[in-house]
Amino acid sequence: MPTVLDQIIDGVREDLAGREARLPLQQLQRQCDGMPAPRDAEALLRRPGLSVIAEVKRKSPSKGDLSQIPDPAALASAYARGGATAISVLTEERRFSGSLDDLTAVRDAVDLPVLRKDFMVSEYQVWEARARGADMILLIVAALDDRRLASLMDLAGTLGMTCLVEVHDEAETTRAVDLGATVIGVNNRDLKTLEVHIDTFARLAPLIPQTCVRVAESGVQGPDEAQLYARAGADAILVGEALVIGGDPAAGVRSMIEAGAAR
Ligand SMILES: O=P(O)(O)OC[C@@H](O)[C@@H](O)c1c[nH]c2ccccc12
Repeated sequence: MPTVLDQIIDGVREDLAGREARLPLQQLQRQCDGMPAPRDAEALLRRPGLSVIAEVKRKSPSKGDLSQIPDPAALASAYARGGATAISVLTEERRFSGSLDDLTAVRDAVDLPVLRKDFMVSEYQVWEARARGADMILLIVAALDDRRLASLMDLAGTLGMTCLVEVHDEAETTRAVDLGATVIGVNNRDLKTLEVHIDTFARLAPLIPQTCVRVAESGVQGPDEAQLYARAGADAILVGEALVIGGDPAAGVRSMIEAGAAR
């Protein structure tokens, strides 16, 4: 039985083939020439205190429609006002209703590093991220074998981007660490079943060296979970749903940062 993750990736590959046919890799690479260097997301995430990576998320396979977000740039600006360290933009179209245009809109609206959040399976997507001005990309260990993961990390590094390497269990964490990931995100949601177990971060955090940036992803409903993750050793949290449905995204971000400071 294919998992949800397998199904999502099948769709991603189909959409990717369409884009590759329209814009060949060489042309895409040329778009990156002369672009300003990426912002150093990793350095910002290393600053003291709990960082919030705030996400532009319209929809998800687990929760369905969350928020229409007609103006992603305005949402990102609100996140910035609230003190977010970086903005995550979902660019997957079929299940999350995201787009690369959202990424561009956010990039143009804020000075913060921007994460391209997608299911990255090929180097083309890494170039695409950079051409649209992404400073950081997500790499999901469960979706990649070691060789591919290493080559995508390598390319992103060459292009000056930070990789957020996402894990969900002990074996994936060990793989990420062994491949030299320096920013590791523990997704508390299992992408194969979509279940959230809030204690996943605390279980896996001890396997991540102190020298890495440790990010807790998913399941943050508000300040309580922000504090819980901060106490368990998170340097940053990645939050989508709670901020897009909360009504006041700036205040939402602020309250999570404050809760993290009270660890
Ligand atoms: O909306 P939440 O529960 O705050 O979760 C945000 C983020 O962690 C989640 O969107 C996410 C984490 N890893 C992913 C990988 C692909 C798509 C989405 C994700």
